[in-house]
Amino acid sequence: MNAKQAAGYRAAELVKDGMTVGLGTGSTAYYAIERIGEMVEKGLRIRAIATSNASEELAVKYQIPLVKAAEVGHLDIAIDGADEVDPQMALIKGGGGALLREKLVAINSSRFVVIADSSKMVPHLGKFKLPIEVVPFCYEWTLRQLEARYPVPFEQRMREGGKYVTDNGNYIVDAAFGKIDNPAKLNEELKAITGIVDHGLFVNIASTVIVGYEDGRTEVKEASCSKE
Ligand SMILES: O=C[C@H](O)[C@H](O)[C@H](O)COP(=O)(O)O
Repeated sequence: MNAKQAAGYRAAELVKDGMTVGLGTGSTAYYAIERIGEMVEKGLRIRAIATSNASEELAVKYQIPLVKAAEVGHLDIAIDGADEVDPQMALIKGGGGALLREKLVAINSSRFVVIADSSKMVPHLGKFKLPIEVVPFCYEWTLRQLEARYPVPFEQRMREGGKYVTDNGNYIVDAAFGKIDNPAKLNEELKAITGIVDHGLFVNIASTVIVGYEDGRTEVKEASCSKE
């Protein structure tokens, strides 16, 4: 068992009969979805919402019943990966471009469980480039605003054959902050810029972090403060 699998499987144990569940995105969330799928096959009854088209496809493959937001008022639990986790459980997410749906699902869940291999645990956020989701309309103006405000490199995310487009039809700009001294302040500042839909900083949202290690061990950390 590898570190991501250990964290994913440990998180799946938190899913109980009757729960509504948010399914994250990425290579770590994959293992949680896989294990939840096995549990569903053995009779676990849950309803789930996926945070990306890729995770939705995975849920369908594992026959995990999916529902629309209109059908459920709130989620009991959401399980998702992260690109960086700091000691206060602030996160950078969005390496896979799913940050907007992930944040929506996370903040509408009673418990947001982050699963990460130990390499994701960092003393300060920012070495991983911060993904910022931007509307395509007048995109260049939004980028100009960012560049005027922060003296760090910004790079539009590309994919083979052109610009990267999120499941929501937006672009991603990756910002190389290097070290983010005050994630809460940057969170608010970025949210206030017109043209930015959302960004990958998750501050005061994680309830639990499950760290997976290469030897298969896991460590569970609980947040001391409440969610946003
Ligand atoms: O957009 C993608 C998500 O935020 C992922 O959860 C994050 O990038 C971590 O992915 P992985 O588990 O593949 O490292």
